[in-house]
Amino acid sequence: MRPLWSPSHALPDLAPEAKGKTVLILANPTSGGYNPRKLEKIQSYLTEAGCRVTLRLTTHAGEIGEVAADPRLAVNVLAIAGGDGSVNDAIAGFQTNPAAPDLAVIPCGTANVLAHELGLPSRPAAIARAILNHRTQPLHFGLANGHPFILMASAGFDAEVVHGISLALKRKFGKLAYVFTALKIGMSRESSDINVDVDGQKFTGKLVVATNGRFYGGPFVVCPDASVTTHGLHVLVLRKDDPVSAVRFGLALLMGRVHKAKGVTVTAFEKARFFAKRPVAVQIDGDAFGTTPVMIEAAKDELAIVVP
Ligand SMILES: Nc1ncnc2c1ncn2[C@@H]1O[C@H](COP(=O)(O)OP(=O)(O)OP(=O)(O)O)[C@@H](O)[C@H]1O
Repeated sequence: MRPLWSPSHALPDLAPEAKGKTVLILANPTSGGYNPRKLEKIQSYLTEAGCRVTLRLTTHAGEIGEVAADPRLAVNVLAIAGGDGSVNDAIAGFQTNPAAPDLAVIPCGTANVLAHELGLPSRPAAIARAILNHRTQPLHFGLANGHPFILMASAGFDAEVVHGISLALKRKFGKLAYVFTALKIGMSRESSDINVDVDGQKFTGKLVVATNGRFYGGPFVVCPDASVTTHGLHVLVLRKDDPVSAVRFGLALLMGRVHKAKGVTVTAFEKARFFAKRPVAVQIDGDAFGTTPVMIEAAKDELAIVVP
């Protein structure tokens, strides 16, 4: 039977080095946008172009970090098929791997903020083309208590939502699950003052976000000056989180203007400490990360990430 699609002739103008390239596609089958058919297509495109490709599905949380940390991981490209949490796992693993390969991302998560940051394609042919062309950019990241984050580390209401969201709700409703959980938690929470010591300056706010990139929660710009491909972090301090302010900041976020909203300060930094009188929830890259105090700094190292 004739296949419905064929990788042949679909990827012209490839660099000759594409042939013989080794690629491990490591996929998180529990991520929100997991799509086996898409991964098979990418694998076929790459194989057709002469790459040696392995497609492997994780069986447990933490496996991506274990694979990325393994110095015997002898591939040219580790392609993570998952969301930002899965990519975070890979970067954490790379920290202890002296021979880390280049990283590629096949966006399959719920929010895929990194994909927005880097303008990554979502169509299988375009993803395969990027891996074959193998153009990379430096991926800079932050460290929270020494643990890498690619997008942001925050303390306050958004982290409480991340701590409170159930996986079942997230899988059922995707991004809407965050809205439901925020409404539920918002009814009964007690907010705290969070102190920020940032490169010698002091701020106090109700929600503090250290961001490595421009976007937050998907395609929403919170820091137009930031980029994951340049060194350095920015901290947004939101002074209030009462219901009226929360709605005001929420609308500003949707319009990409939160950095200009009244009651918000944005400061570029290298090193900051978030602390509070009582422990406040912290999240990094959309996953729970304990409570304050937390030390945030821009990592000195960088990784190579495949871009279109
Ligand atoms: N086989 C597995 N079983 C359970 N958890 C896994 C498995 N493989 C990976 N994980 C974990 O799932 C977590 C969340 O996955 P991921 O970030 O890919 O998806 P998501 O939550 O839908 O996306 P996003 O981070 O964009 O919201 C990751 O932190 C990872 O450690």
